[in-house]
Amino acid sequence: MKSNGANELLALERVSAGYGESVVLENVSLTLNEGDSLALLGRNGVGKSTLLLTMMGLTRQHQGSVRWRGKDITRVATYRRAHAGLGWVPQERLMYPSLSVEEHLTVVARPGEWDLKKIYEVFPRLQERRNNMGNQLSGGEQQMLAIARALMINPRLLLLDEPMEGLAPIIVQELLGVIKRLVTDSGMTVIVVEQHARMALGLTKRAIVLDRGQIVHDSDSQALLDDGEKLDRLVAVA
Ligand SMILES: Nc1ncnc2c1ncn2[C@@H]1O[C@H](COP(=O)(O)OP(=O)(O)OP(=O)(O)O)[C@@H](O)[C@H]1O
Repeated sequence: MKSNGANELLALERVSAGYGESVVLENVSLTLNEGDSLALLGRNGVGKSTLLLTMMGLTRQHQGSVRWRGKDITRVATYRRAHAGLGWVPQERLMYPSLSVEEHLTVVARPGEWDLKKIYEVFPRLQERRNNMGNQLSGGEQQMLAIARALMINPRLLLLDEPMEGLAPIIVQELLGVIKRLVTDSGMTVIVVEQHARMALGLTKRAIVLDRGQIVHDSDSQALLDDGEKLDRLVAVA
């Protein structure tokens, strides 16, 4: 199928994907335009991370197609997707113990508005820790570094996989501020996977909910926030 508009960034069409023979995502179709911010919600194990992994080309795709800026990338390797502008912040953060904070940032740098100066403005803590090694950081600092590293490739789309997981409330507030700034001030296109549904809905314009590998809800984030009963039914949050 053809691209449906000049500002379409990513489109999945009837995608089924999983690991080996097992199929986790079934028949998922989703279009994301430049400047969109999307909360990807759902209970544990419904396939949220698998959907991000599929966008990055890290699952086994059984059916369907993935299009990036009008081109079919279904069979394109992960590193080429990253070069093309897909910035992924995995749940595991993946720091290198033998690289300093600054080295983590400079090794992946690509030209664009995000450079060390801008990163250190947004994450002053990383500037303070710039000579610390990857294994000498708190969980919150690691998460900031993971996001900063993805920004250094100057992505067109940022995929955040549970960025607040396991972090102290004060760090969550700090990170929330940063992500809000990315979305509202920089107009960055983002997908945020988050267990804290209300937090994610407060950050984004649009929300989808997955259940057992399928999209079961797609609406404005505000509309879902306003319908607490429905939200609780869909994601069972407090
Ligand atoms: N590497 C893998 N190999 C095989 N199965 C996997 C792998 N990773 C995830 N799965 C399975 O795929 C399904 C979806 O997992 P996924 O991590 O995408 O869910 P999720 O919605 O992100 O959950 P969570 O919120 O717990 O991270 C689960 O049944 C999980 O066990």
